[in-house]
Amino acid sequence: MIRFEGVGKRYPGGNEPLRGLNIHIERGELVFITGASGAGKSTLLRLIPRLERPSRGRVIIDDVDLSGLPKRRIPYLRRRVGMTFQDHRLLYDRTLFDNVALPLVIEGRPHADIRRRVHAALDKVGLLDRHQAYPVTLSGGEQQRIGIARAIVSRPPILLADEPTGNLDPALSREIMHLFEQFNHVGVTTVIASHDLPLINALGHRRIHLSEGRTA
Ligand SMILES: Nc1ncnc2c1ncn2[C@@H]1O[C@H](COP(=O)(O)OP(=O)(O)OP(=O)(O)O)[C@@H](O)[C@H]1O
Repeated sequence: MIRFEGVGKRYPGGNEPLRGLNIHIERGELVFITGASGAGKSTLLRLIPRLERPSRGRVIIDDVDLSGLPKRRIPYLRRRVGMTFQDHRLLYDRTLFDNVALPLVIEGRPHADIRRRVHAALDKVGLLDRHQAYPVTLSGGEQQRIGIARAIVSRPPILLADEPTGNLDPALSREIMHLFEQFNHVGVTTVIASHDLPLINALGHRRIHLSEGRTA
């Protein structure tokens, strides 16, 4: 489902976090991406919805080589790939409902459909009763949950998470990881970049370790 073939990424200025990466993630897997700070974990994730493009090699999603993807097909790709960020990237002047609704509003979905799906997504992350609240009233863990609700509201088959437990204590981190496991159990291919080795070890899923631009 997600395939990297000889992928290199060199940023303008000379940083070259990825140097010939070969990865295959099957449909329905849950995989952790590990590696030191700066090893290229975020870069790897950002290549999947084509937020970045590789400098060489091929990224293939669902048998489609993204290097040949016409611009007009990128919105379709991004609807199939939900992503969460360590800094949540919420809109702080909008309610939780509006934050989660955003991808569906951009898609132009009918109002009733948006309402139903947003309520379902908020329910899954346990924050339905707060739908009219603003992000500033939430804890870090709750903000991460809203980011997750926004990532899954379009029911994407692929879910990516960049350091989802970065600022959370161990108990909240476990809860967030269990949430990802629940989405994975219903078939969502899930890729999580994380530093949290004790938790990753405890959960026991496949791990891809990045070192010097390759899998170690
Ligand atoms: N847009 C960019 N322009 C230039 N260099 C970048 C850019 N994005 C990332 N880098 C550099 O590429 C390297 C890999 O960064 P990346 O964020 O992918 O690593 P990471 O493994 O996710 O790190 P962390 O665990 O600290 O989040 C770093 O040296 C970083 O400074």
